[in-house]
Amino acid sequence: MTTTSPWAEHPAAPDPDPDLQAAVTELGAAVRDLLETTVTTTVPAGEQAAVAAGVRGLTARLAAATRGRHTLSALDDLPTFRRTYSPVTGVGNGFAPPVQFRREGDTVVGETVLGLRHEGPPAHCHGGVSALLMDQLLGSAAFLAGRWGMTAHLVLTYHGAVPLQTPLVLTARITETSGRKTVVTGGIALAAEPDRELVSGEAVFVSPRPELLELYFGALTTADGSPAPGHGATDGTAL
Ligand SMILES: CCCCCCCC(=O)SCCNC(=O)CCNC(=O)[C@H](O)C(C)(C)COP(=O)(O)OP(=O)(O)OC[C@H]1O[C@@H](n2cnc3c(N)ncnc32)[C@H](O)[C@@H]1OP(=O)(O)O
Repeated sequence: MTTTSPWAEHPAAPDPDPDLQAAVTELGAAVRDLLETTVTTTVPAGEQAAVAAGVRGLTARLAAATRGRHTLSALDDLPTFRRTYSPVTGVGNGFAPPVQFRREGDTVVGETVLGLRHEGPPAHCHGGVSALLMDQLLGSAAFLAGRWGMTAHLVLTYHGAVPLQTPLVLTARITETSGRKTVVTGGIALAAEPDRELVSGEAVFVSPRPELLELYFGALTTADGSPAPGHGATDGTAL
């Protein structure tokens, strides 16, 4: 059984183990609730200390088997950009909102609600978290159009504070492609006021020279130890 890639240009990827996918998604959601609650709880010190001891016990159970940074998770697939632990889109990452991006014509769109674990100024999103979302949004717009590159340049304007616990909409589109380079613009707005951008930005993504690809990703393997296929070719296109 295979999953059809949301990107027409990309090959179908084998479906991941459904039991593992369900368990990782559930663990990610549970940790997301835990993280959010750790920064909002007002229970007494003794109760927080007792919870900390319990959490350390659970962490030790997960630490019984771990992977290193050069090994992809068994759920990941780079050619289709299935990244389970992305800090923006990853269902298995408790810090991630998580946001799912989709293509609508020549635009990429995602909706999300941020929590107090993303707070900068009180009640509002941290500027660095907005930058994190923008990088992923703009990169996804490149990828969903069949392009791929690493962020070489990212410039943002913060027009208005982004409120937490409020539905947001993120949109982006490609403005230029040339050789290995893809230029993308986009922004973050309230879902209730999608035409008034609170953050806007532009990024240049460059698909690295072969020597850099080897330097960065040459040691990368899949979970079973095979050399990992990459995101894309070296001409700016995705696989
Ligand atoms: C769905 C996916 C979402 C993912 C979103 C998140 C993406 C990321 O976080 S990536 C991580 C952060 N980025 C990085 O770590 C990248 C660090 N930088 C690098 O490794 C390199 O500078 C890299 C790979 C970007 C480019 O290196 P290299 O392959 O040597 O490029 P180089 O040969 O100098 O330039 C190629 C072209 O790009 C252009 N270019 C390179 N850097 C820039 C830049 N900063 N601004 C504008 N153009 C640039 C060059 O002018 C050249 O253009 P042309 O072909 O028209 O002459």
